[in-house]
Amino acid sequence: MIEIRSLSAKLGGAPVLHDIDATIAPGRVTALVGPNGAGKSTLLAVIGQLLKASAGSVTLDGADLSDMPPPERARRLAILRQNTTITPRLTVADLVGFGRYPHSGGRLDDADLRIVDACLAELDLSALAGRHLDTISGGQRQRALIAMTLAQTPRALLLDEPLNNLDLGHVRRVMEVARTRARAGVAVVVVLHDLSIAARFADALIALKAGHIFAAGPPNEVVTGPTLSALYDTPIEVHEVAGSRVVLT
Ligand SMILES: Nc1ncnc2c1ncn2[C@@H]1O[C@H](COP(=O)(O)OP(=O)(O)OP(=O)(O)O)[C@@H](O)[C@H]1O
Repeated sequence: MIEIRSLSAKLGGAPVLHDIDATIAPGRVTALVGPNGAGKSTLLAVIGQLLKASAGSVTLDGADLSDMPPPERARRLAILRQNTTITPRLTVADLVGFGRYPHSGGRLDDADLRIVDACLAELDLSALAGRHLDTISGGQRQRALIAMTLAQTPRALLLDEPLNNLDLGHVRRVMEVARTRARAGVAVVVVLHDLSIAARFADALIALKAGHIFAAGPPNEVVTGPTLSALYDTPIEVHEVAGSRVVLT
């Protein structure tokens, strides 16, 4: 469980997150949504200790993440950032193998290799395992980065816009993998812009606006026309189609 208490953060000296309180339960996929500049990436970065909070705390399973030695933190928490730069001469399998580094210290044993293979298969990358990263497509690279975070076998999985560049089939696959990890007891947080996908695959949403929590709750409470129209300052309709909420702008 991730517990965020009275959390504030600044970027370039300017306040970006204001007094955030949230609990992210294991077993569920939590979607972090909201307009551009709302603070979603900043919140993930603060949870992942890539950015220091100016006030407040973040704990994972009761342990303060800011006090945790980085190697231990890397065994417990994995984060996929937006616009990650990677060395192009790595193979897909090498990259995913890096996810095991906090556990293996760089020497992958048979158990590590089995995890790498399973993560490659989950992201439909087995056939590309030996390919260099500069010889695959943008969406395939994005899937390789996601597979690397899965290979970390974390207790908390933070994915910042993981669906960028993905086709519809792989959007579904990534969200189903997120759900499978959550059901296995991982606290999963996914930054999403597609509210229909969030409504369909997430168990809970946290909506940020201008660095504050604007709304939080299950899809049937947050994914509504009035809430989303106020969140994005634009008229938004929500319709129920085949049991799913579909968001129309
Ligand atoms: N390096 C920086 N220095 C100062 N301000 C920054 C910096 N990076 C981002 N910001 C500002 O911090 C705020 C939050 O940005 P953040 O990237 O967390 O938003 P976001 O909700 O993830 O947006 P998006 O949907 O566009 O990815 C924005 O107002 C942004 O302009």
